[in-house]
Amino acid sequence: MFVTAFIIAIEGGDGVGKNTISNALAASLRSKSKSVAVIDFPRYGDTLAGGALKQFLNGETKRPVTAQVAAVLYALDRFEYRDDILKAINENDFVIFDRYVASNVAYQAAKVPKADRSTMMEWVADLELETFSLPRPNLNVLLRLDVAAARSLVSRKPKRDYTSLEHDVHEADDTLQTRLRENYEHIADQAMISRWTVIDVSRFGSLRNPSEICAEVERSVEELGAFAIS
Ligand SMILES: Nc1ncnc2c1ncn2[C@@H]1O[C@H](COP(=O)(O)OP(=O)(O)OP(=O)(O)O)[C@@H](O)[C@H]1O
Ligand SMILES: Cc1cn([C@H]2C[C@H](O)[C@@H](COP(=O)(O)O)O2)c(=O)[nH]c1=O
Repeated sequence: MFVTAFIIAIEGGDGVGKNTISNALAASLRSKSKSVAVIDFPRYGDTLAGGALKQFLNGETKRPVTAQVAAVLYALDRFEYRDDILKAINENDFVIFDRYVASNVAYQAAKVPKADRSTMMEWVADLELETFSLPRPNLNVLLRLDVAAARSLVSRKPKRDYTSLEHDVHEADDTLQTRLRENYEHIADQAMISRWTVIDVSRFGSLRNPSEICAEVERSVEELGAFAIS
């Protein structure tokens, strides 16, 4: 048992398999006698901001939601949940976030002109990590999958509790999906927020088995020298 958890944030575009990998990774770590908490964001049913985000993603807001307003809502969602985050970190060997701070950085910066993207990225990261003092992950994992393949995975998902749309406002926007992928690559390349590992979800045109992807994540954790997993 560690004094505080090793924090892993699973990141990527809509439908790339974050939920699948978060849960498979948790199961794999638990099978190695590690205690693991999985926390997904947004907290649609839990927080005030989560309720507003549900409205936003369903296209139900009266006024257009700017990138900065969206950034504040996503960050506030985590800030409202901060005590639960800290508790999970204190009580487990691992905390896995299914989306975290980098989602906000990548998505909101994808909504502004290219010349303003860096400023937006820094503004969002500062809001989350400094103003709201949210803990930094030890490792961010970028799941890389192209827009078309990810979109077809979204269509495979069972009915979701936050939307009755087949594709929510973000998922329906191809330009956003392309830009946020560029942003994630940039953020990972610059080691923004903390360390990154980038993993291809498909190989030779087929989806890789989740257990293979999890093994790659575990190798990255071990490489960080934090501890031996098995
Ligand atoms: N590696 C994989 N192999 C086969 N099926 C997969 C794989 N990854 C995800 N899927 C399937 O694709 C669908 C979407 O996966 P998942 O819900 O994990 O994506 P997500 O990135 O969490 O989505 P969202 O961004 O909407 O939260 C699910 O039906 C899941 O079973
Ligand atoms: C946490 C978070 C999420 N988003 C975006 C990413 C998705 O398009 C939606 C909802 O996420 P889900 O995984 O499909 O439930 O919100 C974001 O822009 N910023 C964030 O911090």
